[in-house]
Amino acid sequence: MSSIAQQHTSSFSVRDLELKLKQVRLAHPEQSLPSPPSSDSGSSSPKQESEESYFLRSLKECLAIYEEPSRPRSESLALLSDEEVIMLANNGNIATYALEKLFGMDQLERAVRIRRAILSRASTTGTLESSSIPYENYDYSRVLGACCENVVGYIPIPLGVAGPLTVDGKQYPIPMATAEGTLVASTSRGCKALNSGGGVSTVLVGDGMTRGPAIDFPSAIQAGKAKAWIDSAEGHAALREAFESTSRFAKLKSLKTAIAGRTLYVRFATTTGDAMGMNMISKGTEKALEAMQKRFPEMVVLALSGNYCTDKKPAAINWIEGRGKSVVAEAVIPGHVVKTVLKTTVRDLCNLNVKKNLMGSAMAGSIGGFNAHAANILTAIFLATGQDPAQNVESSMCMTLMEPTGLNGEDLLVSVTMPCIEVGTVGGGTVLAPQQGVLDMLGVRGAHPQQPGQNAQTLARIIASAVLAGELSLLSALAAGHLIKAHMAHNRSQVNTPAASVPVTPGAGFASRA
Ligand SMILES: CC(C)(COP(=O)([O-])OP(=O)([O-])OC[C@H]1O[C@@H](n2cnc3c(N)ncnc32)[C@H](O)[C@@H]1OP(=O)([O-])[O-])[C@@H](O)C(=O)NCCC(=O)NCCSC(=O)C[C@@](C)(O)CC(=O)[O-]
Ligand SMILES: NC(=O)C1=CN([C@@H]2O[C@H](COP(=O)(O)OP(=O)(O)OC[C@H]3O[C@@H](n4cnc5c(N)ncnc54)[C@H](OP(=O)(O)O)[C@@H]3O)[C@@H](O)[C@H]2O)C=CC1
Repeated sequence: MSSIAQQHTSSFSVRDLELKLKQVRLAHPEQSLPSPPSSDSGSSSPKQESEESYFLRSLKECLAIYEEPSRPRSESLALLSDEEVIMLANNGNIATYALEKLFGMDQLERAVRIRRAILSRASTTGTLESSSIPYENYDYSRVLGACCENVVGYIPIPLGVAGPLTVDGKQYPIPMATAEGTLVASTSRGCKALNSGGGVSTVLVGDGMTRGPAIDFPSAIQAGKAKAWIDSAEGHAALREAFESTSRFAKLKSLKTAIAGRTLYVRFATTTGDAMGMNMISKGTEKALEAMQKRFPEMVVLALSGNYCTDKKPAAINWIEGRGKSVVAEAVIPGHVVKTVLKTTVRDLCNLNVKKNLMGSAMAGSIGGFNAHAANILTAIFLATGQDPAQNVESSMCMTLMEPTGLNGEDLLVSVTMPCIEVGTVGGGTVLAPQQGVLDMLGVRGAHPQQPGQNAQTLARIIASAVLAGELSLLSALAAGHLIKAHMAHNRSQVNTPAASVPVTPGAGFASRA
């Protein structure tokens, strides 16, 4: 037996051996294998070593099979048992993260199973192998090279549906993936109130994804010359030509320049069809900078992203200029519906909106946070529809406005203004089958056949409208003092709150949980 195999077996318990035998049986059901020693035979005995060596080929033999030059690696790996592949990985012959690439498309689930085993055995904490994290029956071909590396399974999140909600005259279910009980109920109540007033009207006031590289020049004078060139018609045209050569859909809209010392920042803004567009715009920006470099050989591109974009971070530039889709959603709710469905009054709602969403957020020094919980609704829809969840940072920026309208001001005029909804129906997590199922529910999956960009824009309009529903319902619950009652009913698990989570009062043992 090789030294590696000996190293392995010397620390095996009988339980390990039983587990291994089970795995080998699963990998080779056609072979008849011996039973492991019984669990009462003690641990780490010489007998175990001989049993182990009986069903595991030696490292040398496995390497010879794996490295056989006349066969593709995927075929060689198919000849090895899971345990033998694990042995090769543990010996450093196979990178654990490269398993899918080596196994090939028809053994993707096996790659995930083996990775779980390798990581479990290396772990000093929990084990993945026997964990409740699911991994079977998932289409890993859509993940590979697109959505995730070093995959060990997937995390299911409950998916609820609020609504339907009437948006621009059409009814949509509102899909929400969330673990916060009350969100779907609350949004549904908002939808009911909105529908009774005829639904939501939306206006798309901007569409442009942005990327803002940082470029150094030897002096501020040289940086200034480059800025002037970009701002000129000639410079703009040269950058546009280079940029647009990289994509059929990304079209350059504007270039905003700014200087700090000798560093130049350029904010490229482009339409990106039905894609959210960050890969597309980054690819185009790189090409445009290559063209610029030819004219300004002294310039140094410090980073394709110089945070002047600004992606996945709070920033006033997004709030002011917009990023992705900029949408306003508006509705009128009859006063009697405010009373019967929302259990409050137009006056109380308007007053609370000013004092909380506008003044309270101003007191807190907020940028773009003039709302109650836009992030709740937006993030739940992002997760359900395969959006990049980190972009909820800027996408959730929102100002909620309420004022009395109609005869004697008895009805409510309500709107949300959301300048940065960054969504796509093509690319990123939208390629995954369950997320595509959700996009299908909304009728916006993939590329719009006639007008590229329209599917993504419709999704942004739906999201803003759903945020409007969420804002109405939470504000109403707060105005009526119903918040905690609702969360105790919908948002506190009766099953899993462990007794051990009872807080300890210093010096007094466990506090009682009355
Ligand atoms: C991709 C790398 C790591 C390659 O980097 P590399 O140096 O070419 O990789 P390598 O092949 O030399 O391998 C080095 C190590 O990387 C790891 N590694 C390498 N490949 C894999 C793999 N397939 N699966 C798992 N791990 C991998 C692995 O640890 C490996 O070590 P080893 O184990 O081989 O000794 C590198 O180019 C990189 O880190 N790029 C940055 C990508 C990134 O961080 N993207 C974030 C998304 S961008 C965004 O969302 C926000 C943004 C950008 O807009 C924010 C802003 O404005 O700044
Ligand atoms: N690179 C980065 O810095 C960042 C990347 N990301 C990640 O980027 C990914 C999303 O990038 P994104 O550019 O949206 O998607 P993709 O990288 O998937 O690009 C979209 C692709 O779809 C093609 N396409 C086909 N039909 C259409 C259509 N109707 N509209 C638009 N494109 C179409 C495009 O064609 P064509 O080739 O002609 O353009 C392009 O090849 C996400 O995974 C996200 O997490 C997030 C933040 C930053």
